[in-house]
Amino acid sequence: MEPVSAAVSAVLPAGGSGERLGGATPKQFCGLQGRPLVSYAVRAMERVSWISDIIVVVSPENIETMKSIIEKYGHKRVTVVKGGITRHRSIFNGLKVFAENQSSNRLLQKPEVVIIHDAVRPFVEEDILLKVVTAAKDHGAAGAIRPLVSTVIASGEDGCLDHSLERARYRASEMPQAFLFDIIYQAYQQCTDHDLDYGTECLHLALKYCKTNAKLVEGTADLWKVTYKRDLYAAESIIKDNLSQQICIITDLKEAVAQVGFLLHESLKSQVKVEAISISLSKNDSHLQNIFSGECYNFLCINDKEYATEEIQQLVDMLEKSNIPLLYPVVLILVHLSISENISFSIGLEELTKIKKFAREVKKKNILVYGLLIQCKDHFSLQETVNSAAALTMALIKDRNPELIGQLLVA
Ligand SMILES: Nc1ccn([C@@H]2O[C@H](COP(=O)(O)OP(=O)(O)OP(=O)(O)O)[C@@H](O)[C@H]2O)c(=O)n1
Ligand SMILES: O=C(CO)[C@H](O)[C@H](O)COP(=O)(O)O
Repeated sequence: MEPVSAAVSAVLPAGGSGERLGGATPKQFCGLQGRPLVSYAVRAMERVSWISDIIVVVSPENIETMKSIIEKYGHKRVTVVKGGITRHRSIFNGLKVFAENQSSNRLLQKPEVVIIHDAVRPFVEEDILLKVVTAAKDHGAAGAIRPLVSTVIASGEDGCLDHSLERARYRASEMPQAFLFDIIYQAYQQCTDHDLDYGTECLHLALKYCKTNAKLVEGTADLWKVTYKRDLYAAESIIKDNLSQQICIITDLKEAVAQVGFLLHESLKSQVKVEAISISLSKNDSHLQNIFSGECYNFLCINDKEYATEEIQQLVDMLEKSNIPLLYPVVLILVHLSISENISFSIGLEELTKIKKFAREVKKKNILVYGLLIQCKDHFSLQETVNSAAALTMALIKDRNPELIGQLLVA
């Protein structure tokens, strides 16, 4: 697909109260893996280099909250705008910052194409954004659609079925949508109060007021809108699933450690992408730096020392510097290796307390530390223990349970 040749900006309506979801916090501010939902939608726009300005529209009482989210997660190119009492009114307010001088916001450069995307649809990829923007350039308006899950029916005044629609002919209108700015802005300017208060479809406004038939673009299944409580659980599961796709195994150069690293690699590779590196942490390995700049959020650090304080601290420092834990919690599993005839418990209470204390400290940096003991009598029983360690590792990275940090699991 051709790169975008138009100036593009985005408006994210985030001014609702989330009545259907319930609870005191509007859904856009509910935490997913510790970060508010709205931040995921902002991040999805921000990582697209060809989107210039990102307007987030929030209700007046949430302006400060939104500003602190932007500050905390280092979001760039974002302007916060005061919302209205309905979604259409909020979107219209968002569009106005490109067209009218406002007392609280400076006038921003008017884009040729504007994307409108609900702040409560966190999984929007560059590919679909590009498709709707390109289609909007050609057709004036475009929006993502999905097949209907249920048949749409109409009931009569008596509460009985009046008629039903042929499901295959209809589609669910989703987001993102994109418009030539002048078209959608003119449409909003002509809206009646009834449109602004009861309307739910921006594409319809472009058709009604600007005779623009939007191009409909097939979207992906995860464009759905977080509406009910169960959607928050689903979104959290998707995020966890995405975060557990890759793991980096770090070993030092000792033979026994490298062997366990190799066996773990073999055992894990059918379930996740595994990067294995064998290094001396103190050398600030460049390969490790590359992994930090990638999309890896899970690290398994194997050691045969009692408690490798210095090495682990170095790893934590490197992670922190890389900014990886800013947006997602990072899982760091400290594997303690003990292969000896004498199978007596080789870690004392003092060490366990140390790990716990350390884990509590680094949790503040959004790094979840767990301990894992691989202990066996000889190299023959090693494979079985490693398989158990791999299963525990998968459970830890899939679950990312903050309550279990600092615990030592025995493989
Ligand atoms: N006055 C409003 C109402 C809604 N929205 C935003 O429009 C998007 C989609 O709306 P919806 O899912 O209906 O959100 P809520 O209105 O918050 O939910 P509910 O209808 O359950 O109260 C959300 O990002 C929501 O914050 C908005 O900006 N301003
Ligand atoms: O799907 C959409 C676009 O067509 C909107 O997200 C949807 O209409 C929002 O409406 P509501 O606030 O009533 O859920």
